[in-house]
Amino acid sequence: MNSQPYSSTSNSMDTRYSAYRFYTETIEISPLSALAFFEAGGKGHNGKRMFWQNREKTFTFVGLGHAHVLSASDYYGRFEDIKQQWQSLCQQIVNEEPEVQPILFGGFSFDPLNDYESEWIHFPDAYFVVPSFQLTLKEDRAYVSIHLISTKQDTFGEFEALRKERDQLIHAAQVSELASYEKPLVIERQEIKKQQYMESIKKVTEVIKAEQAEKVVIARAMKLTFEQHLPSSSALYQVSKEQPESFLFGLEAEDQFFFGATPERLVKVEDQQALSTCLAGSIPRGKTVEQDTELGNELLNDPKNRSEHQYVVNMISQVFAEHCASMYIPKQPKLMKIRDIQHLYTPVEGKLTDGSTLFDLVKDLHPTPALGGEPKEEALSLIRQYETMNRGYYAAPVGWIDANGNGEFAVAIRSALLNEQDAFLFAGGGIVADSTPESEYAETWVKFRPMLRALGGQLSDES
Ligand SMILES: C=C(O[C@@H]1C=C(C(=O)O)C=C[C@H]1O)C(=O)O
Ligand SMILES: [Mg+2]
Repeated sequence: MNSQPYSSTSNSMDTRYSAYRFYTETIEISPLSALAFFEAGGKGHNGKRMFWQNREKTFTFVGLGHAHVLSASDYYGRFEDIKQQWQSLCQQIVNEEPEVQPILFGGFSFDPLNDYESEWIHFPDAYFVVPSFQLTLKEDRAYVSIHLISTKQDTFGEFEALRKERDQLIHAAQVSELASYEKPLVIERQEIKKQQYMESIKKVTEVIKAEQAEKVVIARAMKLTFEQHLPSSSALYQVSKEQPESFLFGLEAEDQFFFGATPERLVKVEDQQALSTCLAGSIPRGKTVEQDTELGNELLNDPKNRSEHQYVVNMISQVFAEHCASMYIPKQPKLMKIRDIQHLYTPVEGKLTDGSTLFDLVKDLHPTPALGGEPKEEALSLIRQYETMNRGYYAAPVGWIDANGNGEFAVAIRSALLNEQDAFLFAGGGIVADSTPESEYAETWVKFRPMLRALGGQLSDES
């Protein structure tokens, strides 16, 4: 696809989709459970399902089947490539639907230049899907859209078949009982390369003291093995129940499923209004209200955590300044309290200039110093050198964009890759000059907790 002559000319029209037609049809239905719709799609669309719910729970999206898949093989240009392909595809939309726009859902890998051996076999560096069936829940209204993207002249029969299947999916989601989701049984829990992780923190701290970088985020992985294969819908159910105050996301790629419950927004764009989140600096929740407040105050006043946070504020402000006509960013961080952890949190908002789009922001923001470091390129190269794994989509942008250019991307942390009977969990932290291996190791345990709680890998003495 990328060898086509027009793919690299950024300002001219991308003609890769000029032979296609993008048919779409939306109906409004009575509200139903998004998870039930996801599950109903398991029969015909296993390995091709998507799930998204925003933090406020005002917007939920489920995608079933692949009407079209976008990928990009150019490492450096992948954001721009996906942006152009989507714009070009949207120009082929035959009939506009005012209520609900077609959605493109997917994600990017954290770092295409990381060549560490990896479990992420079915997740390319960019993987975006227009689903065949799109469930959209907005506030308390529900819509199902069908999308068909084709070069054929006659698509009448195909579209009719999709309508029939749509009605069956809606029916199944409305009447069939949700499977009874039991907590999976974990038979083995393995901390992957713990010792190397501890050493990498020591080395990276030395590198920072030698002023080769200011902040570098280092992560590690944990592997859970279940007694049985864990279905995607069950994994999603567990995580939605345990982490209500987060973005919920899930993306299937053949027999692998990447999912999570992240508190961190990378960027949202709605009618040229852009929102981002600086989230860095962490401390556990307290057992009592008093202890919780005390810990929160400690975090707000801790120089190490404040410096971790400030790198993120500076970088996101800079990116927003480049893309926005006006912007607002509070001077002091607040606390974001979620079930297992509290973070320093600074929201950022701005009004985009006419030429700037959601994908431009994703490209320039990823990775923020909350997941990469400062300076960006030095941090990425230190991560490649010292981190003992390949992040795949962990800590990377996952989200959606619609045909009007509105959408939202989260930073895919507090996440796991499900691979049949195994799940790989990921957690990291911002290393600065005064980090210690022991305290960073302890911080990763707090960040693993949401997933361990959901998937049942928590040992009883740790809860
Ligand atoms: C790296 C993670 O989280 C990030 C690192 C944080 C920190 O070091 O304090 C806090 C929030 C996230 O931006 C993770 O959850 O794996
Ligand atoms: Mg930290």
